[in-house]
Amino acid sequence: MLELTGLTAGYDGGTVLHELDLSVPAGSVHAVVGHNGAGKTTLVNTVAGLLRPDAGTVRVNGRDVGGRPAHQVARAGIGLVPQGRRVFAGLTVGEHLRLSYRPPRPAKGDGGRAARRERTWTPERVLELLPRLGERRGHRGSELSGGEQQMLALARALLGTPRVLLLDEPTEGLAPVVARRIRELIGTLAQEGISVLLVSPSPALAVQCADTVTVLTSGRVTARFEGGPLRSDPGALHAALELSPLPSAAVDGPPASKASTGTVGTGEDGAEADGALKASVPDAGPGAP
Ligand SMILES: Nc1ncnc2c1ncn2[C@@H]1O[C@H](COP(=O)(O)OP(=O)(O)OP(=O)(O)O)[C@@H](O)[C@H]1O
Repeated sequence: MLELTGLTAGYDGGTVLHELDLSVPAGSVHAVVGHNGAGKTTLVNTVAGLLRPDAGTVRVNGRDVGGRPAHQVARAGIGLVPQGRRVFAGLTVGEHLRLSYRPPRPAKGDGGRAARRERTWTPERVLELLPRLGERRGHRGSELSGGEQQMLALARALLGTPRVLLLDEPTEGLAPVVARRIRELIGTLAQEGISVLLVSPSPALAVQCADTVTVLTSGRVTARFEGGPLRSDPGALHAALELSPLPSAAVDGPPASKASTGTVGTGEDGAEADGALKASVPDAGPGAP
């Protein structure tokens, strides 16, 4: 599991993230929602080791990796799907997969068996989950749609066999049908036992995907909602974000990680809810799904 305590981080200009506490048990989804500039990407980058925390801890299964460089954090089991996907325009899908595959290191003295108990994500296994990437294997990053790029970014993170997956605005800029597929994938990965921490300006995405939602306002936790109450009263999350009132029946369906089939929002309701709620998020920008 992922556990953050007192996490404080920022830039030369000052502190952005203030003493954040948060945990993501294995097999669950925790969404952090907040408006633009709230500190969501700063949070993700600090957990991923791209930004050094000023204080606090980042624990993966009890081991503090806070302040370690990104490659060590990745080795400890934290995978990052960055905002904007960051795929290489000139490399093919197949090349991305080959370069990203990181077999677990054998532990000393275990006779060469894998160091970790999790089932390794190989390129073949990733393509089973994301068959569209197999169809596009020979295409370059620049030739992929936004949804395909998002799936490739997800594939790259999975190839490190993460225990924790960080998703920075995973449905940004995607058509509703593709955003729905991403939500389904998030549920499937949580069911595999991965701890998923996603950040997004979209309360709809959070309600549809997450077991727990934290509201981040100017780098501070200002509200937290757990599964049952979250879904029985999604308007409370809306109010915590100081958005206009929630349209009736705007949010539907069980959380992705708890759905018996591993899917969520399989009807059109989810997409409509996303659209309805996103429309009232200030400055959601062109990335709104
Ligand atoms: N590299 C940087 N150097 C200095 N300040 C930064 C840097 N990156 C972000 N900031 C500042 O930190 C604050 C939080 O930014 P951050 O990108 O974490 O917010 P966010 O919630 O992810 O917003 P968005 O939804 O727009 O991506 C903002 O005031 C931003 O200007």
